[in-house]
Amino acid sequence: MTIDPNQTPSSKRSEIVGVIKRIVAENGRDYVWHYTFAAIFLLTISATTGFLAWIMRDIINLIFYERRADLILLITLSTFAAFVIRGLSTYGQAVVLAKVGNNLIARYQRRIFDHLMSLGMDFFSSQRSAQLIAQVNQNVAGVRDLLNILITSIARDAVTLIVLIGVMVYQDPVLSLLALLIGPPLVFAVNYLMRRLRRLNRDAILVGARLFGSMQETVQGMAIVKAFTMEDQLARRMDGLIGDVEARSNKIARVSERLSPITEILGGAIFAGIIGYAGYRSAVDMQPPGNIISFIFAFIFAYDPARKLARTQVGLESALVNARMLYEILDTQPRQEDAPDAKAIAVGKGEIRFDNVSFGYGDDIPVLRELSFTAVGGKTTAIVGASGAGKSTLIALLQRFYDLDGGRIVIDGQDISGVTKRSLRQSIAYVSQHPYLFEGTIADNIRYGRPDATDADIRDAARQAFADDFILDQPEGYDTPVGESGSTLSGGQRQRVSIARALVRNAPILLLDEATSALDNESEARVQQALATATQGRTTIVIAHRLSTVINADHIVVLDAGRLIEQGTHAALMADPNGVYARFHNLHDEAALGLVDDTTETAMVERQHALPQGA
Ligand SMILES: Nc1ncnc2c1ncn2[C@@H]1O[C@H](COP(=O)(O)OP(=O)(O)OP(=O)(O)O)[C@@H](O)[C@H]1O
Repeated sequence: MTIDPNQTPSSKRSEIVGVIKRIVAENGRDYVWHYTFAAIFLLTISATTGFLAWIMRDIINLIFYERRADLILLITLSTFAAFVIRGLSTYGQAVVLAKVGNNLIARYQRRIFDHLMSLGMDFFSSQRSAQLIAQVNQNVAGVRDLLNILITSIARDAVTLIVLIGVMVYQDPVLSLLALLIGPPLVFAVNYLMRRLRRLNRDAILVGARLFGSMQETVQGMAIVKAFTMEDQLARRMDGLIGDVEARSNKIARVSERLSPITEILGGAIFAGIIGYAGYRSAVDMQPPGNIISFIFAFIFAYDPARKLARTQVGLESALVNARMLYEILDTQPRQEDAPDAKAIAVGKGEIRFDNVSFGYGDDIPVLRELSFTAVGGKTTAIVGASGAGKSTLIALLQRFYDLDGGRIVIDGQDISGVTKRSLRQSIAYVSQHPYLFEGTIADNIRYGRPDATDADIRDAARQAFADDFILDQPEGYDTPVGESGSTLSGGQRQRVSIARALVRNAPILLLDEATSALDNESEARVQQALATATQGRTTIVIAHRLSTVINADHIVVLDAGRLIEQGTHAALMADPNGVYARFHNLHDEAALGLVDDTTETAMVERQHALPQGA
């Protein structure tokens, strides 16, 4: 949704009303009593303010002009009482509104988190995570502000203003007419400022989120920043972003703060007019000063709510932009919804069949083209192919992270698009190339594989993953907290914890993305041992980066630019000397099959020399 700066005020207003109606419809009922109490407190503030302006006439006329000693006690006590009631009501409304506001924030945070969990990978691949989070944080506060601004501006400022105008009209109708001249130019000025602020606010939120997102990404990648001495480059980039945010904030301040001089000047002009006219009435017509003083007090008291009401629209404007951005996320529909008649998948042997599968991330470039192969139940199928051939995409499609453009993926005769995503993913254990560990202890991280796993199950899985020994060596054993993304463990240890997580899941299908990163020999050997245990008796699809994995696999699928070009066992593939697999093997060009990290400069130079022309 984009904001059209040329929107007419009436369409703008109907949109404000639409968003507010939605927020109230979704939350109002639960807060009726809170808002009722807040409104009572706010109305009390209005009433006591009106009373204080009104009593000025009696203070001046009865006490000072008519010198009524009998009324001094009554008037002073009631004035004091009005201040006490106003103070307590101000406290009451602030506490109630803060409580509701904090609860609203918590409620939207939960909602947005649950919703983010339901969105597909396509949503997350199109967003920068740190920016998304920064933006969500800011927008959630906007929803709270929207309701608080409305309740305070209607129940306190608008009512106070009406009460005070009542006092002014009662004390002096002619002067009131003069004072109300401030209205039309103020409305005109506010509308003009709103038009300017509309786009500024949305852009500022986006740029602010980019800044905080970049800061977070930099902190997360600090090791790379330092290793590549990127500090100066990043500081320059950050400097540009910070300068942009600062300039935009200044611009918003310049535009929105224009309201202050406008209200001051208009208010001052009217005030000077009132003093002149009132002075003339007092000096020439000999009117007692009580009414005029009461009127002036009402005018001064009215000035504050009038100014706040004018500001309300400025505040509403930015809170509204926040609320709309939040609803844009909440209204994003998950793409890979379960079919209405979807059933839980039943996996027996675990045979996986890719049947003419085509897929592309965008509309233009196909990543997998008419891919067909069968991964036999209980056996290991290795996928090989150069970088970008589509190996990780294949694994993602099997977990239904994306919908296919054509063809089917079938597990034990069931098309995965017709079963529930949850049951599908529960039948799969996935070990990623870059094991991701979450905040919590080592045991917590293994238990994510199966929430109801007992401590004994976890220990068992860790033993099978050859992780038990090093876990017990940690300061608190299984209860040792892992650093951010597992940074307190070595690469090989992290991999073994993630293998234990997959093992404890005890799923019939295992998807494995072999790590390309070099581990020391001992670590490497242990990870391999752990993987050998993990694959036993399970249908395993492995993105292979090691020759030994490929040779030991029951079946090998060779991909090239999203197409299957060869398949078979190692022996069968090697038997055809003109086959791509055999040719590359004979040329020792494992990089061309994606079996080693082929992105290093040396590997690329070697490939250029080794590859036959046109290969
Ligand atoms: N989220 C994404 N959005 C758009 N394009 C993507 C996305 N992920 C991958 N691609 C593209 O799809 C193609 C296949 O990528 P994929 O990650 O499946 O290859 P791969 O064979 O696993 O490569 P590698 O061995 O380097 O991991 C690449 O051209 C890549 O640029």
